[in-house]
Amino acid sequence: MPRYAQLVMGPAGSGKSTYCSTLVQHSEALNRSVQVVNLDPAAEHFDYPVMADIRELIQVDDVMEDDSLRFGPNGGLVFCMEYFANNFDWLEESLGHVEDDYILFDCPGQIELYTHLPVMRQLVEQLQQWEFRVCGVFLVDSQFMVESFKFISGVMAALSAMVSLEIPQVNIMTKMDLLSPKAKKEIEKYLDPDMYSMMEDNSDTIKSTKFKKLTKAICGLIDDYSMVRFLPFDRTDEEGINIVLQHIDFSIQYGEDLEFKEPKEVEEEPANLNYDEIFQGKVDS
Ligand SMILES: Nc1nc2c(ncn2[C@@H]2O[C@H](COP(=O)(O)OP(=O)(O)OP(=O)(O)O)[C@@H](O)[C@H]2O)c(=O)[nH]1
Ligand SMILES: [Mg+2]
Repeated sequence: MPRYAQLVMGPAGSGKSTYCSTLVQHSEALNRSVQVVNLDPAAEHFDYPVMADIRELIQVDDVMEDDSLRFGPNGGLVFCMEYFANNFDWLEESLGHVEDDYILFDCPGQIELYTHLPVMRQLVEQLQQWEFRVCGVFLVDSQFMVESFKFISGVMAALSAMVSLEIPQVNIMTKMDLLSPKAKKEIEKYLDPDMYSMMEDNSDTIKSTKFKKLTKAICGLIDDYSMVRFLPFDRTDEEGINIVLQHIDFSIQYGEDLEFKEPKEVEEEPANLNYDEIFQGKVDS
């Protein structure tokens, strides 16, 4: 039986940990079991129960305090992730083996992990060897996406994760609840974007012809191959969360191999409940 995983990625502060805890609560309401693994060695706060926590293996503070290493926060994180990649047996032990597992991996926010460092790809390959079907979930803060240039750079970040990991990926715009009604309307055009017209809208602001040509080529590539789409994520909207989950489940074929489980038997009504009597009592009074 396969197991299922979401690799929750995205820039710092984009809402990865909040997404994980929202999904855990949402799944509890659906009577569905979802677990979370914290993969951020610098994490200070999250409010979901963890199945495994990378800080049990290694912590950024310890690496930074080490006199022989002398790393800053970012170098320290890269060191931690490389150490993690060399110690996947820790993860294997922590995960155990339960069939039909559905696990969210809350990843760190350093963007270089998804663009050119090999550790996330090594993790994906390892998970696949353990029979996981893995979906990348790339989060981008919607507040930074309301202008087309920022949007194009968000798309490029999502795209580089997609290209380097080679797994199905669902891209999400988070914090939709913080947008004003006007910005919400505005952002609709970015969810299913027409990159060519987006380019035209801004062509006056680009002075250099070379840069104009490059931007046009990038927009064309994204548009022609329908490479990047975004789903809105508002943590207060249950229906919207369901739609996001359906997209992800579909990409990893979650549910297709599940065995049918008998629904729980409904408890019988108490024997002393006699509707006729109640009704009569009401009519008499
Ligand atoms: N209103 C609102 N705030 C959010 C939402 N998602 C995240 N936040 C807030 O944004 C901040 C960062 O959220 P986190 O979930 O910690 O982001 P992260 O991507 O895990 O951050 P790092 O792990 O530091 O990279 C927190 O103050 C959250 O409360 C959202 O959907 N709506
Ligand atoms: Mg986090």
